Amino acid sequence: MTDLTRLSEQLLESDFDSIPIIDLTDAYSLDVRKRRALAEVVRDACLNAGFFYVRNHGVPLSVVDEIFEQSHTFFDLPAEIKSTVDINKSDNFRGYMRLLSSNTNPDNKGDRHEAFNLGLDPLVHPESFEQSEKEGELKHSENLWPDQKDWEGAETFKQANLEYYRQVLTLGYKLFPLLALALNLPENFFEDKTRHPAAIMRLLYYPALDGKEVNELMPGIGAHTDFECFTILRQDGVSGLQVQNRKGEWIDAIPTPDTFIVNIGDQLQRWTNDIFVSTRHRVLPTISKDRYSIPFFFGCDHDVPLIPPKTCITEDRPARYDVMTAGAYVHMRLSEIYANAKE
Ligand SMILES: O=C(O)CCC(=O)C(=O)O
Ligand SMILES: [Fe+2]
Repeated sequence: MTDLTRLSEQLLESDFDSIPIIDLTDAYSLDVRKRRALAEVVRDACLNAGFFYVRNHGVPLSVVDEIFEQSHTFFDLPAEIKSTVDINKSDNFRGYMRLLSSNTNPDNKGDRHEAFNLGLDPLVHPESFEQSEKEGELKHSENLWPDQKDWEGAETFKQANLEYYRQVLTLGYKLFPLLALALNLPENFFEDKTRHPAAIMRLLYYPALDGKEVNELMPGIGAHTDFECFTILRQDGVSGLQVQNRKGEWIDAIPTPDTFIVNIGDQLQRWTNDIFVSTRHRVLPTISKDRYSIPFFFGCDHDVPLIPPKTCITEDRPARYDVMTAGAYVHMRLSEIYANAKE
């Protein structure tokens, strides 16, 4: 069996200058050798870049086209309609965030994007809402949806969001067995830890500068790592996303048709005792074209303690972090970032 800790140390010497593209066709192959071969490719990407594109991912293009169309329509609405679902009306980071209201990197002044956040919805996952939630942990709660009486497109918008969420959740569930195999764990390792996932999706809109001067302290989104297990990101055709390698160089995540970008988040880095890497990334301000993207942050169940599995610990590499539950960890990180929006 591959020694993960040794492999991880060897990879520290190497670096990446592009983001690998991985074909997911074999993820559901009946032949376990094919699934294992795919998991090895995923392992290399998770240890090295922490970022990879996936193609043949199973999410229909029509669902993606529809959500981008709805995203354009929503962000085009007048501010007073968008503010009916303002994040300040939510106790759980759901709803609309206006331009510059989040600040992902505290060195900056604010992020030049607008956002709409949603999570598991009681309409689709009623069972998750019966879970008891502890104080200071992330909660499942209602999403904020615009009202039909304020906007006639409200119901179409909601349905497009729910359908996209359902499809990308399915893609996420396809990735967990591969990550488990990549970590030398049983393929179903994550199954009982992702029954009520803290999966948060965001519609993002980066308005073009259109002649306004670039302000370095107001990027599209400041340099950061993501918090959850992994992020599944769909971007449109406008570039701007960059990923930092260990030398500190920024590598462009070039928009690539009908692919998603998957990147490892801090929760999984912590859980794997730094074997998988959560890589810093940012979005530059968009100069002449508006940019739209949709990150989907897949965190495991709130009550799961992030105890590194034994394949990620050796005598030379003892556990590096205190054990926290996944919910407490993400809640802590989200509270820091969204402090700005709750004024
Ligand atoms: O818009 C993008 O391409 C990236 C967004 C991102 O990194 C985030 O929301 O965490
Ligand atoms: Fe991110």
